[in-house]
Amino acid sequence: MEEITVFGAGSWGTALANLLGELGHRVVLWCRRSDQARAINLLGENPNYLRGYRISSNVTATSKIDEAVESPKWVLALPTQAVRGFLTELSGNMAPQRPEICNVAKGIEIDSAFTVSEIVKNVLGDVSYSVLSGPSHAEEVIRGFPTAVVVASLRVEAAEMWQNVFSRPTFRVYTSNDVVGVEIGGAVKNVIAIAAGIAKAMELGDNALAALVSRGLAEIMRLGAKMRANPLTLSGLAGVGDLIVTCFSGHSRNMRLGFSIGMGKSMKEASDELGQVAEGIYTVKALKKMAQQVGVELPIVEEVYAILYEGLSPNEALSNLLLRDPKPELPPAMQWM
Ligand SMILES: NC(=O)c1ccc[n+]([C@@H]2O[C@H](COP(=O)([O-])OP(=O)(O)OC[C@H]3O[C@@H](n4cnc5c(N)ncnc54)[C@H](O)[C@@H]3O)[C@@H](O)[C@H]2O)c1
Ligand SMILES: O=P(O)(O)OC[C@H](O)CO
Repeated sequence: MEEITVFGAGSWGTALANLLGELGHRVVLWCRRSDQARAINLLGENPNYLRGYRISSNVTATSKIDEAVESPKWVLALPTQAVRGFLTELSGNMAPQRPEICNVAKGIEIDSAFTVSEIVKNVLGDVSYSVLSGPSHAEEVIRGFPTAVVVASLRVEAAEMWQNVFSRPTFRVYTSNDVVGVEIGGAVKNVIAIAAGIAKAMELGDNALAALVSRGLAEIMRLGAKMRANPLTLSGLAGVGDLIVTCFSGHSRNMRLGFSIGMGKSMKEASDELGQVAEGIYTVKALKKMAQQVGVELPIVEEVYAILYEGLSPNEALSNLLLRDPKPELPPAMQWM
């Protein structure tokens, strides 16, 4: 059994800490606030997220960073935009023995347009990095519902180590060496899910939703190709799988935020009402920049950006998408049949 710290006691950090604890690992759950850590230890549940679910007694919460950094294995369950600042602060406390890091956040940093692997490398240098992603809502994982995910690392031993650490019959973990593919799939699907929520609120129908999700996948594939992701990764758990669950599940924060916006709420109202992170509202800014930098067309992403940040109405965005020039479904280089 392993000693593991989960940094971030939001819904995903809480569900994963509990999963690891139930597997018999000794888990430290690092909380930003000391009152939250105290409450978790006292009540045996997280009063702020996933309320009502007992957390394994193998999980101890703390807000003390010097206690949290002692574990040799770290799970980063923070919002993407918080990762750089958090690791920068932490780097002063790190032992010379570098931890094994497994990131579970799904997003792209706004200023740098970096994925989380790039942020980690930028701040900590060469550390052993893995990313766990795929269709996995915390609300179902904490209930023990069957879930399958993928953990990717450039080091096969690291991916296999985390596979071993996280696996149980109801939490099936596949390995991969396609870090960028897994990160791009997990990040971009959040923006497409905001669009799906808007489309649901507009009552555009099932055909429109299916078209949106398929063309959203085309955008994920195009960006993935530019970043040298394996297209098969994007048709797997971290791509299509996560796109489906995030666009269609009532648990999805991104879809729900999109729905509220489609119902006429402002982004601030929708975010406040949600009370949790919807990564897509930040990642869309990074993607807008990346689309220009790497020269890739991301029309749905562009329209979501314009709705969230430029005051475009959902109806105008819909017209913009429907009135685009007619074109082949596949780019010319892929029309080999
Ligand atoms: N919730 C899910 O079902 C789920 C599933 C898979 C992946 N994820 C991903 O996991 C990440 C976290 O999501 P979540 O749903 O747990 O979010 P959340 O909103 O439930 O919790 C976020 C946590 O991060 C902490 N935090 C926020 N800013 C911080 C900062 N600057 N420094 C330190 N801590 C900070 C908050 O206090 C909170 O505990 C996101 O990238 C999300 O996309 C979530
Ligand atoms: O609730 P969301 O929209 O943040 O999505 C959570 C997970 O990424 C689903 O796999």
